[in-house]
Amino acid sequence: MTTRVRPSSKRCAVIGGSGFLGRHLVEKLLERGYSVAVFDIRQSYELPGVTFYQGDLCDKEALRPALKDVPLVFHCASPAPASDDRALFQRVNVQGTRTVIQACTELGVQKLVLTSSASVVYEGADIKNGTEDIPYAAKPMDYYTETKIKQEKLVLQACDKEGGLLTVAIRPHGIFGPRDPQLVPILVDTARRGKMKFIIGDGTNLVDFTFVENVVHGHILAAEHLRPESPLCGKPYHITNDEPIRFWDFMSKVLVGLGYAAPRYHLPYMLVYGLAMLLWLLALLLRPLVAFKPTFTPMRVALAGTHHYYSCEAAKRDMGYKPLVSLTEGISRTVESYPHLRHGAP
Ligand SMILES: NC(=O)C1=CN([C@@H]2O[C@H](COP(=O)(O)OP(=O)(O)OC[C@H]3O[C@@H](n4cnc5c(N)ncnc54)[C@H](OP(=O)(O)O)[C@@H]3O)[C@@H](O)[C@H]2O)C=CC1
Ligand SMILES: CC(C)=CCC[C@@H](C)[C@H]1CC[C@H]2C3=C(CC[C@]12C)[C@@]1(C)CCC(=O)C[C@@H]1CC3
Repeated sequence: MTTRVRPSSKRCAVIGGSGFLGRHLVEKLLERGYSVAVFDIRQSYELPGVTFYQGDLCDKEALRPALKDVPLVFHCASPAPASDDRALFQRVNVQGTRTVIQACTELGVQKLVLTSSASVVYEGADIKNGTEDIPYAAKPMDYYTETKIKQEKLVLQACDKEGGLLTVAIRPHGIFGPRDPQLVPILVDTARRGKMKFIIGDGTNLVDFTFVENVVHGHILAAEHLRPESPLCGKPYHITNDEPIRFWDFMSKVLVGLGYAAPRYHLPYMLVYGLAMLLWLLALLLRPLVAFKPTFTPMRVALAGTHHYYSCEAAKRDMGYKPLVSLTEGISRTVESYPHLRHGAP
């Protein structure tokens, strides 16, 4: 006779736990008394209370030991948006997420919390205080967004309140904080190449940037409030700093904090967007001959020049969410954490 170990409610698994958000989540879970199994394609650190399982989430046999006897799973793995590799996004975000759901179901996992993205509804037009009932982007602007939509649908549709797997999706936007491998490094690299002199558009567009610890807080609240009778089942929730800021003010604060000049000159939005479209087409046509990745993609230009901020009222109402760290505090903690990216650093 095989006896099934009753999973401890303070045990959980984090798929993608070696990444930027994943590691912050793991650290907070440990602080809150959880023991954590991390599953990731790479191991980037060691911590007491964490067991590492290295593997590809598309491989169910590799996943199984990490999810065994675990009641709660966080899925925050994804290829980086900058890779722009359609086949990879499809394999990991769509096929891989199917595999994660199957493994959870087969192993009797009770709750699955997905890290989705607010970008699933963004298609280049302004979004002001967007709520969760905005429809998914009909024409996603890049392959990352296309597969994040499919991924979120798969996870939310898998929710089974009748004794099966419970699911919820967290949609963060513009995550920043210490150890972020994308936002600050891209910004500094662009500044170091002398390309951060221009503001795209009139510079008044408001955007959500969300400090990583607030995103983590939203994930843990979602996990702890997810029950068969709760409104969270099968639903997406925006988690933001609840302080939309002008995109270019945020960029300037980070740049100036690190000793670089803030952008000053304005360029018309439609002109830069048109150029980005041309570059993108050129890159597509030349792909068989030369591989080059433009910094100014249509998606990035749109993100830099339109409004995109979201309401987190639903998370406040259904799970008692409130940001723990203000934008000002988050920016200063982030800037301090990057001494090597300061202007003039060796
Ligand atoms: N950063 C942001 O602003 C936002 C992020 N999100 C979402 O949050 C989540 C976390 O993002 P973030 O922390 O920034 O990303 P990271 O790239 O830092 O973390 C993702 C982790 O998943 C790993 N991974 C990738 N593919 C696989 C695979 N096939 N099997 C196992 N592990 C894999 C990555 O490894 P490797 O690095 O080797 O690829 C990495 O360690 C993602 O789902 C992302 O879509 C949503 C909105 C905004
Ligand atoms: C709010 C949100 C979704 C942020 C996501 C992070 C990235 C998409 C941005 C982080 C740094 C940004 C950036 C640009 C576009 C968007 C980012 C990559 C530019 C390339 C936009 C055009 C420029 O003038 C330079 C910018 C560098 C930084």
